[in-house]
Amino acid sequence: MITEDLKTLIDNKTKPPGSLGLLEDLALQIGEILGTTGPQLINPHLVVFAADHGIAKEGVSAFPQEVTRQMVLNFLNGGAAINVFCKQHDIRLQVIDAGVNFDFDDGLPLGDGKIAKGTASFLHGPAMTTFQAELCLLKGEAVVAEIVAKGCNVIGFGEMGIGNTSSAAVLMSLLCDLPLSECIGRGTGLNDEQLLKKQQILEQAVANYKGDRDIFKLMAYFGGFELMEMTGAILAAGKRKMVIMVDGFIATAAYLCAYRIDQSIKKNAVFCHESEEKGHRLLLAYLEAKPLLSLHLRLGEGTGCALAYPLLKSAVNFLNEMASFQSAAISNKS
Ligand SMILES: O=C(O)c1ccc[n+]([C@@H]2O[C@H](COP(=O)([O-])O)[C@@H](O)[C@H]2O)c1
Ligand SMILES: Cc1cc2nc[nH]c2cc1C
Repeated sequence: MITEDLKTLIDNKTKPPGSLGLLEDLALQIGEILGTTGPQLINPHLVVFAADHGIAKEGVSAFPQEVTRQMVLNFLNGGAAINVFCKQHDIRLQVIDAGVNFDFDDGLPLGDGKIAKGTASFLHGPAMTTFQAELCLLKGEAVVAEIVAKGCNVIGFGEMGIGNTSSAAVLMSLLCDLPLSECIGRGTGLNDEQLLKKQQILEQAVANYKGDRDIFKLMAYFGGFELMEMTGAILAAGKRKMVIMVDGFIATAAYLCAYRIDQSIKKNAVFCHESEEKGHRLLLAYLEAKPLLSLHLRLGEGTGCALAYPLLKSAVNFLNEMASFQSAAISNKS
């Protein structure tokens, strides 16, 4: 019903049918998610989950682990790319410590989602216990519940965690049944030799894994605290009928986990940006997702969401503000 009403509304705007292209799909999707022909995007939020990864010590990243905590402090000081873009587009930014290997001072504007000070390396054993993985889902859900209470109906997710392209690549490979080599990329900027080493380490890690392909077991074994909290947050945002903005490679891996748990979230997801990280194009294709932007970013942090947000606003605005053929007295077809 709402779908038909929205389609009629969109088709009656003063334009040739379909001429607003993907913005028309976006307007339809947002109207469907929010259940109205007059949707409004209210109090947009961007949540950055941060955590450290045991696998980082195996030499799979171009940057040292302490960059995770240093970047968290940079977010809190307003100095990161995501701060700039959120400020530009009037999006509230919230940073959650999901498991950074550092004791932050009390009183910082940092959300507490801390599970532990980083995961264990998944080269020889699980990154986290199944209890910790479950706790991640609950913490992610609690973060969203608090934000919903502020009236927010559109939310994006970003992440910070040195080593997390390794987690994301292995999860993608095992969950999508795709060759690991297709899922592994340069992350923060590995050279050819370092990339080969990353591939060897991750292949060894997968060979050492003796469990099955159960989603919860895989998430605990190869996941990260920020990744799994993002999964919990995405699931919660879907249940609460929010518009969910999905960012880069790691965020899409978190979405993949959420999708495996609850396929109905697909209708809520707006894929904002295709990352330059090697596996992302394939992952998006696997998910049959059409990203709004392709700007060669490979940053994470939710930057793709913040940059795409004005497009969501344009979709809603044309739906609400454009004249119809009738109201503008324009002849509709010959
Ligand atoms: O989101 C992406 O597409 C993306 C692609 C490459 C790197 N990153 C960011 O870089 C970090 C992970 O890279 P790495 O090399 O340490 O695995 C982590 O902090 C991510 O936010 C993010
Ligand atoms: C500097 C830096 C900033 C980041 N932001 C997200 N991931 C990142 C990784 C690095 C290395």
